[in-house]
Amino acid sequence: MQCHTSPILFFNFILKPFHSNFTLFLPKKKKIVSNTLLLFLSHFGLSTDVLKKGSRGWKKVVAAFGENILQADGEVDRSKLGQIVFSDPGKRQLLNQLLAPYISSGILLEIVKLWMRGCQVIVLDVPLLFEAKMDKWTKPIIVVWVDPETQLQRLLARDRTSEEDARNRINAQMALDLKRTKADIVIDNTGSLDDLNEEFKKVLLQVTRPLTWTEFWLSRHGALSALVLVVAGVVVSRKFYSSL
Ligand SMILES: CC(C)(COP(=O)(O)OP(=O)(O)OC[C@H]1O[C@@H](n2cnc3c(N)ncnc32)[C@H](O)[C@@H]1O)[C@@H](O)C(=O)NCCC(=O)NCCS
Ligand SMILES: Nc1ncnc2c1ncn2[C@@H]1O[C@H](COP(=O)(O)OP(=O)(O)OP(=O)(O)O)[C@@H](O)[C@H]1O
Repeated sequence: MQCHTSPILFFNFILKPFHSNFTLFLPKKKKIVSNTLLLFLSHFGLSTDVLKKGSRGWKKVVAAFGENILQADGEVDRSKLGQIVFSDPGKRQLLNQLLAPYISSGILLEIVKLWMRGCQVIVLDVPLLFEAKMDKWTKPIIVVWVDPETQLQRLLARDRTSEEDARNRINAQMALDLKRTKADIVIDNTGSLDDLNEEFKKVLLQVTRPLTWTEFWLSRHGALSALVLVVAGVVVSRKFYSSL
C-alpha cells in the first residue's frame, strides 16, 4: 500500500467528521483504474480478508453455506460461492448480511490506520457503495460508466463465462445508468484504454486539488496543527497570567 505525505491532505473517511475525502467507485474498469491510482494514492480492497480461512466471516459463511463451498486447503472456493450467490438473490443477501459487519469494520480500521499515517488520498473501491448506503460518508464518488452492452461483452471476455452468469452478476448490482446519476464524477469508459487513461488524468487533477480549510482541519496534519496551537496557547497564557 502506497502512502504519501505532503502539505496537501486529501483523504477519505467513512465518518462525517473526517470528511475531506476521496472515494473511488469504479464499476467496469474498476480494478485497472484503482491499480493505477495505487501509484499515487492509498488504496485498499477487503474482498479476500473477510473470507480468510479461520476468520469470523469464514466461520459464519461456512456454517450458513456448508463445507461444500471449501477448497481442499480449507479456503473458500470463491468461484463456487460466486456461482451460488449470483444466481440466487436470497443467498446473496444472506452472504452480504453475514459479511457486512466485517467489511465495514475492516474498512473503518484501514482508514484510521491510513489517516494516522497522514495519507493524502484514500481510495475506497466499494462495489456496493450505494446499496450499502456508504455513499453518505464518502466524497467525491467516481463512477466509471459503460453502456450495458459493452459492460456485458467485457465481462464475458474477462470471465469466459456464460451470458446467463454474466447477466446475473451485472444484475446483482444497481444499474450503471442509475449509479452515474448518483456520482460526483463520471468517467466514460466506452472508449479505448488510452482514452480511459486520458480521462483519468483529468480526474486526478480534480481530486488532488488543494484542500479547503475545513478539509485541512479535519486532516491529520490539520488536527496535529490544531493540537500544537492549543498546547502553545495554554503554555503562553499560563506564563502570562503567572507573571501578573
Ligand atoms: C461472492 C464472492 C465470493 C465472489 O468472489 P470472487 O473472487 O469470484 O469475485 P470478487 O470478490 O473479485 O468480486 C467480483 C465482483 O463481483 C461483484 N460483487 C462482489 N460481491 C457482490 C455482492 N455481494 N453483490 C453484488 N456484486 C458483488 C463486484 O463487482 C466485484 O468487483 C465475493 O465477491 C464475496 O464474498 N462477496 C460478498 C461480500 C462482498 O464483497 N460484498 C461487497 C461489499 S461492498
Ligand atoms: N476501455 C477498455 N477497453 C478495453 N477493455 C476494457 C476497458 N475497460 C475495461 N476493460 C476490460 O473489462 C473487464 C472489466 O474491467 P475490470 O475488471 O477493471 O472491472 P471491475 O469493475 O473491476 O469488474 P468487477 O466489479 O466485476 O470486479 C476487464 O477484462 C478489462 O480489461
